[in-house]
Amino acid sequence: MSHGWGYGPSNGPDKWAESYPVANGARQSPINVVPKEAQFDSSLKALKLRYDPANSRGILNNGHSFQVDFVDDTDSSTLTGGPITGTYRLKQFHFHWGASDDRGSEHTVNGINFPCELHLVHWNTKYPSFGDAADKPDGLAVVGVFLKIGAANPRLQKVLDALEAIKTKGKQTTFGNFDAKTLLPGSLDYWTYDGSLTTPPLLESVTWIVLKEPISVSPAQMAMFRSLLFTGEGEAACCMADNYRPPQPLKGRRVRASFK
Ligand SMILES: O=C1NC(=O)[C@@H](c2ccccc2)S1
Ligand SMILES: [Zn+2]
Repeated sequence: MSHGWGYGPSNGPDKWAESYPVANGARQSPINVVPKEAQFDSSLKALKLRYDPANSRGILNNGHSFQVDFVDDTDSSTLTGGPITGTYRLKQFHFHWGASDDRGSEHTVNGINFPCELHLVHWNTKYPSFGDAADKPDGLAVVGVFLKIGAANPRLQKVLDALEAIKTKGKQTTFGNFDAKTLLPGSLDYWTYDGSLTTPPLLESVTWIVLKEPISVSPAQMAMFRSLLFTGEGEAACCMADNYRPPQPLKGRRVRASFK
C-alpha cells in the first residue's frame, strides 16, 4: 500500500497482505465462533480481572478507533487465570463498530455480527514491555466483549461522553479514574483460541478470550461512536465506522470453551 492501512476500499483488510504478508498466516484473527464446535475444557480456569481505576490515564482518537490508555508500570491492573499462565497487564481498551447495527464486531458467533466489539488489551509481564511482548506467541491476551443493541449502558456512557473532545485523528484528552471492570458483563464465561492482532502489523501474538455474554448499547449510543472521524482536523471529514476486520480462516485451530 502506498499509503497507511485503514478500512477503505484502497487500504482495507483485503489489501493488508500486500504490506503485511502474515495476514495470510496460520493464526489470524478474528474468527467466526461456532459454539457447538467449541470444546469444553474443564482445565480452563476462571478469568481474574483486577483493574485499578487510578490507572486510567487518557483517551485518544488514533485514526482507526479510539482507545483508553492505562498506566502499566506496576501490576495494579491485571488479567490472570483463564487460559493464560502468569500475569498480563492492562494496556488499553478500544472498540470496533459498524456504520449500521447489522455489522461492526470482529468476531462473529454462528456467523452473526454484533454492532460493536470491545477489546481489552493486556501484555505478558514475562516481557519488559508491551512492545517487547507484542511479537511473542504468548505476548498478548485480548478480552473481547460483544455489544448488543438494547437499553442504554450507563457505564459505557462515561466513555462516550469523552468523545466530543477527541473527534479528529490525533486528538486526546485526560480520562482518569475509570474502572474498566464496569464494562464487563455479569458472566465471564468465554471462548479462547490462539490468534493475532486484528489490525496491522497483524502479529500472531494474541491469546483471545471472547466473552459469551454481551453488554448492552443503545442505538443513540451507537450514533455517538459514529460521530468520530477517521480524519484529522482540517481534512475532508470521513466518519469513523466499519473499522473491523472480517473473520479469518480457522486453519485447523481449536476453539475451547470455559463453560458447558
Ligand atoms: O484486538 C486487537 N484490536 C486491535 O485493534 C489490534 C491492536 C493493535 C495494536 C495495539 C492494540 C491492539 S489487536
Ligand atoms: Zn481491537
